[in-house]
Amino acid sequence: MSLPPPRPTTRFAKGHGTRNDFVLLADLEGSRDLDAEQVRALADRRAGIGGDGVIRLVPTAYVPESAAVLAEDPEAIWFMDYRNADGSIAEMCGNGVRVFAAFAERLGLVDLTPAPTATDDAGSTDGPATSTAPRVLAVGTRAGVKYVRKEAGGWYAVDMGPWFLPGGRTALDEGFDAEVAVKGWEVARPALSVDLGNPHTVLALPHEAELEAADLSEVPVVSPLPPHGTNVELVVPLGEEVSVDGTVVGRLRMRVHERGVGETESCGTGACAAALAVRAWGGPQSPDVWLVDVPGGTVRVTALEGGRVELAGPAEIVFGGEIDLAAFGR
Ligand SMILES: N[C@@H](CCC[C@H](N)C(=O)O)C(=O)O
Repeated sequence: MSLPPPRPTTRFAKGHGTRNDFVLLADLEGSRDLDAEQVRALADRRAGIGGDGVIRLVPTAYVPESAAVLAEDPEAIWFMDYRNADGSIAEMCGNGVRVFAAFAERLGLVDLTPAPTATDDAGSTDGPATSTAPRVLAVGTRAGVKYVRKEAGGWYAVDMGPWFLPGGRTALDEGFDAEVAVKGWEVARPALSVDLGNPHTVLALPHEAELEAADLSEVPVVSPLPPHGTNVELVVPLGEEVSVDGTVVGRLRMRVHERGVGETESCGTGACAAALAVRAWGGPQSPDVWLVDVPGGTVRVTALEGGRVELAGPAEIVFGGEIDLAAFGR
């Protein structure tokens, strides 16, 4: 009796960035495109692997977005195909792109170990290090190419590219352009839309107790609602601190309701949107560097020159193996 041929399996990992968690799939041949039902089955916390989203790592050459991505940067040979847990497609994920980089390292596709610097080599008899070139992974996404490097402390820092205000405005001069009401609030409160490639609406609250009490079990009501929905960030500014190197750093606390997911313990693009909104509300003297405390940890957001923003934080791969995708959602 001959056994049936083994079914093709797919290498997967489970990872998270400040407890925003993802199912990661390696699709090195571009043959594992996912439908919404499969994504929901993989992200299911009881019947699947479980996660806030599903990330397919695929060569850029095999995705419909390849022409635009490779025209922006031919080095962006790997693409992050990001899906929310409800099966919807999202343009970008800030925590996800860091975890994507950690997954690419595990797969042996890239080595992001920071290159030694002359300072690291001080005292060595071999002389100063000759290579200080930063090791950077260019990742294609539906919101353009993002650049991930690893910091000496192990965090991943991502140049998230340009951020902007919807409606073609270029300066944060209006303060508010939307209103948000979460479950149980009798009145909506003023908020600001910020676009990080994906849509965000940021609302400031005066007290941490109010942030804790907010009920995010239902989708907040946003008016006007952007055409493709929005992620909603509730924030409490906590003031400024001086870091060890003398940099003035702003701090804020944030909770988030993610489009296509629900409340999550962190959102990287959301942290960027929140920091940029609070920085704008604070006026021209506001710091460029912000620590954003989320239920799952802390990330760092830096407003860069030229209207770009950097996100830095941890990325962890927790476990992995091989799965038969046919067992999920079909
Ligand atoms: N958690 C992500 C954002 C994921 C996409 C988002 N839910 C959307 O639909 O835009 C992050 O870390 O940025």
